[in-house]
Amino acid sequence: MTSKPKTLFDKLWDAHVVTPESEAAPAILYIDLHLIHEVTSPQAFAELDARGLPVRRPERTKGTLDHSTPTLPVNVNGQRPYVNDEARAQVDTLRANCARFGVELFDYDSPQRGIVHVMGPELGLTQPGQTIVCGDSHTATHGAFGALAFGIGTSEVGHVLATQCLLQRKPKTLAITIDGELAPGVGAKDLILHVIGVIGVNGGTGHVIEYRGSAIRSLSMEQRMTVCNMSIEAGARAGLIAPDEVTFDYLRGRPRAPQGEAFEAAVAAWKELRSGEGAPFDREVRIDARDIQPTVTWGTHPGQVAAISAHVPGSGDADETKARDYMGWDANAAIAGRAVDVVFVGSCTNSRLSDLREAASVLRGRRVHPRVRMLVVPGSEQVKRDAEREGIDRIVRDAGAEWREPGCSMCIAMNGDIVGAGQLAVSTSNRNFEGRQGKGARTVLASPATAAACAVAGEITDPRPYLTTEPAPHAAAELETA
Ligand SMILES: CC(C)[C@H](C(=O)O)[C@@H](O)C(=O)O
Ligand code: SF4
Repeated sequence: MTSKPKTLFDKLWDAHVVTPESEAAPAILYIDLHLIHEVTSPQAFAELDARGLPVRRPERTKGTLDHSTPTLPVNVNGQRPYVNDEARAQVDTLRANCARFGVELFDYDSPQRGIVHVMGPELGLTQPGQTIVCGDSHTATHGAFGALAFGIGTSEVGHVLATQCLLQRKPKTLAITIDGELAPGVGAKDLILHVIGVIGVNGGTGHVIEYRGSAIRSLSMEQRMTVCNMSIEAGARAGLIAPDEVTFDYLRGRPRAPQGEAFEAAVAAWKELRSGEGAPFDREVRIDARDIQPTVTWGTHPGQVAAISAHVPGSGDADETKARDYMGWDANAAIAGRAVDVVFVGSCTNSRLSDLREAASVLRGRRVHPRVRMLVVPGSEQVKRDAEREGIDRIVRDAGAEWREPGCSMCIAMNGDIVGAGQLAVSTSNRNFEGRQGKGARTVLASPATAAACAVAGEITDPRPYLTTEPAPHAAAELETA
């Protein structure tokens, strides 16, 4: 008797159900890896304290400091320049909680500290077949490895700390198949912005998205993480990509991945983690990679996107009018050519080594436009070290941009790295909500190449000419004498 083929999601779900869902109650799911950071963990630990409970599986819980951490180095007095007492208190509280409850914390003195969604994969903590949760909406990033990974609320963080389990209603499945080759100069960020533009900010609501097709297969792990990271911006519960040789090669030799024979045994099991031929999805969407241009957002949510060569919509739709007004666009305005004040390269979407290389390839031998302030913030200590080994920090500084310490930084502006009211920022992060990068700040989401090109041009511009041409000779000469 042949059984019905299962989707990757179903395989992951079925392998972790402790008690199935009923009409009266959600399913109980076992959680393999619980990541915590300083913003969404204090109340959860306080809840444990109030009930006198220990952390059920401290060895499956890992902490990092990322949201409230300064990206300027320790000052001359040996102090971290926290933006305020609240930020300092969040960090100190997580430290105290991890020490008391026996949870490993990647603290400032760790060579591996980083944005939670950069650090987990980099260490090999993130592995195919796992369930991964974190009190953070961009936990979907880890789905790039074929792990069922999603964000949870603070009270759920408490449940997982106490029980290593989570109550969940079973989501539906959405297959997004992207076939064809991406054009030169078009990358993973353009792809996911385009996808969200097609399906809408609520297009994934209630679903787990599986990204498939030849365009997805040809992406590196870092690019796949960029894609899965933004699943939440389409409303999806999680994003998934089936693991393959690219995944296994990425994980081989990572410090927290299985080693030696255990790794080969794990790979054999991981190879089963794919949707069976003909497995039924609740919905399917097909996208042709050849339709994707360098893409940016023009509005105030990540579904308000357009090709960089296009125009802002001119419709009288209430949401669009409000977004246009906030962003300071005229109806039907050309997107390219708008003056830029700030450029941010960083965040869990685009702060990995390949992202910084992409930005550096544009900045090399060029200078940031005098009206622009540009920040480049590596996603982790590891990314920072790797980038510095290649001289990316020099390229960034020589171009007149700021090279910072790892953290979330201007993505959410909790640490003092903010965009001023009314300023326009081109940002490689994932959310362009009103005020996200500072009160009254305006955000245009873009790829690292686009962001860097906008920094040089001082206005929104297509990155492709910068990727294919050398800097003008005078620009290079100016740098040598600088
Ligand atoms: C602070 C945290 C809870 C939040 C999230 O859940 O995503 C943040 O990381 C974000 O990107 O908005
Ligand atoms: S980098 Fe931005 S999106 Fe990612 S976890 Fe930090 S604040 Fe959230």
